Amino acid sequence: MPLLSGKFSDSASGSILNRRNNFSMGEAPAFFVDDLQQVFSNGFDPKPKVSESETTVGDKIYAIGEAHEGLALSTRIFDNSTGEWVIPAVLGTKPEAGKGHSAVLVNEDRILIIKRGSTPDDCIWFLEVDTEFVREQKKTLGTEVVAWSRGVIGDANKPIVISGPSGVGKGTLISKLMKEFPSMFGFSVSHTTRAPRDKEINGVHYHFTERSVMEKEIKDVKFLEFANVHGNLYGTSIEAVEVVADAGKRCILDIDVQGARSVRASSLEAIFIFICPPSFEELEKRLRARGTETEEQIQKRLRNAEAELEQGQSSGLFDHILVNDDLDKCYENLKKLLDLDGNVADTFSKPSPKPVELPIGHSVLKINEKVVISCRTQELEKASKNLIVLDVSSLKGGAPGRTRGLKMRAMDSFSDVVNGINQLTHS
Ligand SMILES: Nc1ncnc2c1ncn2[C@@H]1O[C@H](COP(=O)(O)OP(=O)(O)OP(=O)(O)O)[C@@H](O)[C@H]1O
Ligand SMILES: Nc1nc2c(ncn2[C@@H]2O[C@H](COP(=O)(O)O)[C@@H](O)[C@H]2O)c(=O)[nH]1
Repeated sequence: MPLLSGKFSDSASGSILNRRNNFSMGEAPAFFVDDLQQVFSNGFDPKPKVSESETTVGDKIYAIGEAHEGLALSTRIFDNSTGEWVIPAVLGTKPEAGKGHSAVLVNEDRILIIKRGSTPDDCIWFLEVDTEFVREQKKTLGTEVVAWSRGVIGDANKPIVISGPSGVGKGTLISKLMKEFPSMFGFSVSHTTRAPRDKEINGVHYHFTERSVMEKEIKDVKFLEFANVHGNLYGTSIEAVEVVADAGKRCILDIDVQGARSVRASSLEAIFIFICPPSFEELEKRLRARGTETEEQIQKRLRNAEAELEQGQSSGLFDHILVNDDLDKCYENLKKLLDLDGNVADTFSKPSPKPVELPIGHSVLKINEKVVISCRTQELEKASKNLIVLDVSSLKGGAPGRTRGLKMRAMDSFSDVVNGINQLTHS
C-alpha cells in the first residue's frame, strides 16, 4: 500500500493570504500577510496582492501567485536561510492565471501546477526550480532562476536536429520532408544577423535580426542555443521551438555543430542527425553551384567545414550519420531513420493521448510518484469517474518548452486509484 506523502498547496483555498501560522514540526511555516509585513524588512514590499500557492523546496518557499485571469502567474521565493524574499529571473513562457491552481513538488526539482478552469492543453505546467537547466542558468545569470514548461501527456515525438557543413544539403533534405509531410513537421525558424539572400523571406527562412538586438535577447535568455557561424550570429529561440510544438508538429532544427552541442547539453530531448558530403570536392562543387556566397565566404565556409566534418563524425554527439551522395537515396534513408518509410501518408501522426479535461481540480495529493487529482467535470461525471492519476515518474525534458512523459488515468474510487497506481507502476 503506497504511503501518502508530500504536501500540496492550493492557490485558491489555502493561499498564504488566508492562512495562519499552523505549521507542524518539519513543515515550512504557512505565512499570512500580517506576519510577512512584520518579519521582512529588506525593502521589498512583501504584501501580496494576489492569491498564492506555496511549495517548500529545501530551504526555500516558492510562492506562485495569480493576480487576475489572463495575467501571467508570478513567482517569488522566500529564502529561510536569509529570511528574505527574492524575485527570480523567470525563463520560458509563463502560464496565464485562470481560476486558481494547485501546486505540488515532484522529483524534488520541479513544481507541478494544475490550473483550474483551463483547457486540456493548458492545465498542467511545471515550474522548474532545481533541474540541471535551472542550475546552469543560475550559474550563468548569478541570480535565482526558475523556468516554466508545459506538461505534455505521453511521449510526443522528439524534435530533430539536423547538422552538417554548409552546402551538404541539409536545407534540401528538410524541404523534401516538409513538402511530403506538411502536417507532421514544423521548421524551427532561427534568428540570424546575416543578410537575407534573394528569395529568403523574413520569418519563414530566418528571423533576420540586428546584432545588437540579438545580443540583448541572448542576454535575456530568449535562446535555446546560439553560435557564431561563418562570421554571423545564428540562434534558435525558445519561442521558435514552442511555436512548432504548439501547432502539434514535430520540430526540425537546422543548426551547426556548435548549436547541436548546446542543444545536447540543454534539457530539450532530441534526435541528432549529421549529414556528410560524399567528398570534400563535392561539397565545394555544391556550395559554388548554389551561387549564394561570395568567393571569400565560400572559402570561409569550406575552412569551417573541415573542423565540422571532423567533429560531426567523431564526437559521439550525433545519433545518426547520413551521407548525402545521391539525394533521393539519402532522403529515403532519412525517412527510414524517422520511421517514415513504407505506406505512410501525411495523415499519419502519432497524437499524444487526449488528456482528460481538468477544469475544477479541487484537491491534489501526491502518493509516491503519482499525483492524484480529485476533480469534477461533466465528461468525467458522465463516466462516473472523478479522480485522475498523473504519473510523474518518467518525466522527460523540461524547460525551455515542454515536459513530456506524463501518464494520465481517470479513476472512480480511491481503491481504484491505489490499484491504478500499482498498474501504472508496473506497466
Ligand atoms: N545529393 C545532392 N546532390 C547534388 N546536389 C545537391 C545534393 N543535395 C543538395 N544539393 C545541392 O547543393 C546545394 C546546397 O544544398 P543546401 O542549400 O540544401 O545545403 P545546406 O546544407 O542547407 O547549406 P547551408 O548550411 O549553407 O544552409 C543546393 O544547390 C542543393 O540543390
Ligand atoms: N547554431 C546555429 N546554427 C544555425 C542556426 N540556423 C542556421 N544555422 C547554421 O548556420 C549555417 C549557415 O547557414 P546559412 O543559412 O547562412 O547558409 C548552417 O550550417 C546552418 O545549419 C541556428 O539557429 N543556430
